[in-house]
Amino acid sequence: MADDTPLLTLTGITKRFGEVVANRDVDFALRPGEVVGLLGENGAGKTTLMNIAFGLYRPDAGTIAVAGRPAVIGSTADAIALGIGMVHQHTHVVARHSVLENLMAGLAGRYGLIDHTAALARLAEIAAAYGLGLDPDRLVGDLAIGEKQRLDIIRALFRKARVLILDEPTSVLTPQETEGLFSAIKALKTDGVGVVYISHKLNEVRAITDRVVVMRRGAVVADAVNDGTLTNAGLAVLMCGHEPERITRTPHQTGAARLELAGLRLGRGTRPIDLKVQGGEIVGIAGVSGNGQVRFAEAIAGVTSPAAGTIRIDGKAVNAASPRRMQEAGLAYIPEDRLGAGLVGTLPVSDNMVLSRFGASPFAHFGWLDRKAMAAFAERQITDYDIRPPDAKLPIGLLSGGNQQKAIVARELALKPKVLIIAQPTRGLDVTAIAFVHRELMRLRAEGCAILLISDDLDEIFQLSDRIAVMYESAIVCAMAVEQATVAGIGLAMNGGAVEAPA
Ligand SMILES: Nc1ncnc2c1ncn2[C@@H]1O[C@H](COP(=O)(O)OP(=O)(O)OP(=O)(O)O)[C@@H](O)[C@H]1O
Repeated sequence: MADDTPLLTLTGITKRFGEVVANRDVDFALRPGEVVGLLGENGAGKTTLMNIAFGLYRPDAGTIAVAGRPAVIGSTADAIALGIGMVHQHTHVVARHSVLENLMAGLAGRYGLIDHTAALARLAEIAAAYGLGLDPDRLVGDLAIGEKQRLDIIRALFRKARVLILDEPTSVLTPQETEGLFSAIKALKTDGVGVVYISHKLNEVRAITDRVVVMRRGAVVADAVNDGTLTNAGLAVLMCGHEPERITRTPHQTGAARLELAGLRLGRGTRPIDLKVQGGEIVGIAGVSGNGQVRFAEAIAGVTSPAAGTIRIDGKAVNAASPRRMQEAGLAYIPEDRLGAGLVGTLPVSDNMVLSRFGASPFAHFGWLDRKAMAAFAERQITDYDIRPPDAKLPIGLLSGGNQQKAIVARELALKPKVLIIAQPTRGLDVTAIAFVHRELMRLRAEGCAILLISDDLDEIFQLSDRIAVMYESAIVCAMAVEQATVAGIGLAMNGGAVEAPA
């Protein structure tokens, strides 16, 4: 490419939120056809920096240039007009629209009814060029999460983005979808599009980027060409100052069955699930996402009712239960959707810390909330779990993903559960936070808790589980001790092969 003028140049960007300096005098440039990995611990300021480039925030100081020309980006509309597109971790789409309506929304002037054919042609062009296809007539509400993300990318390209910002794009994708995304990124590169790739998955970052920029506490601390010499350990040191700690499982004696599922059917016509988890045991549920894992967790946690079957905790049946009753029976549940089912983003950290015990002792007396007790409890949890920033009054939705996860782990573990259901515990977390969550799980295991670990991350399943069960089409198709399991065998079962009887 002859013209190497950066597509996007950020110079001296500073952004404060109250006391927190989210970005500190940051310089950042993205050239045509370049994929830049943006790395850093949870809360390092990556999303804030890109939100500034996308017009969601105005910087307190600093300047922006697009294709070498000074630009003022006061809104996302400005950013889009300047050829900048951003795909967030959580997609916001109108469920009742079709794919095509969704793409055309807001473009009425140019792509009104008359341009329907032109829009279809553009969609076909994007599919052909980048392998990013979607049926234009499908309802957005019917799309799987990976397809919704693809729609977001297509929407950015539809609006002729030259800069594409992807915020943790693979956290919701299957391995196959990730491969598809990588091919699309490679095709975009050859077309001269620049890609900013925010991720905690270091293997992926090393595989797909040309350069990495590392942020720490709001500032850029490294800017390195990805020349094949970068290592995960080296990147972790740049991000957090030390090598990541890998928490490992040491074999130990397990106790009696604490969680027993007998004949549990997640829906009519699905096969029954029989599974026991003993005290001090971690059973990892492996599976390609979308195979009923969420319904499985919700059925056990009392969020939804299973179509049939019995759930026992410490030998006692707790059927037809609500989340509150399951909690009273000794079950804690940490769902994968932190800001949906787990936390209320607009409420302060202190309220979220007692959410499931709101209005109950020791946080209320005779129906009156004891705000002091709630605040004291939250302060203690913030200190013990190093939740940053340490401000119990802050709405929890403003915390970074890793700190939200720490908060929910802190809250649920305070209940000293007999049984823990935890789904995708380290999705979107940095290496330090991952080690933290894994250490907490090992501590609970040592204390005799029965743990059901649902994760799309096979490495994590193998690292922590005493036994591995595979979920496929809403049923457990095999279960075995980790010592007997192989990645290839589990992978096969995840795709519907080699079905064995549940252990
Ligand atoms: N709107 C806001 N109001 C107050 N504080 C905020 C806001 N947005 C972000 N922050 C704070 O700014 C800091 C940087 O957050 P940011 O989301 O940019 O980090 P990140 O590197 O993207 O983290 P993660 O990897 O967890 O997504 C954090 O301390 C966060 O709590």
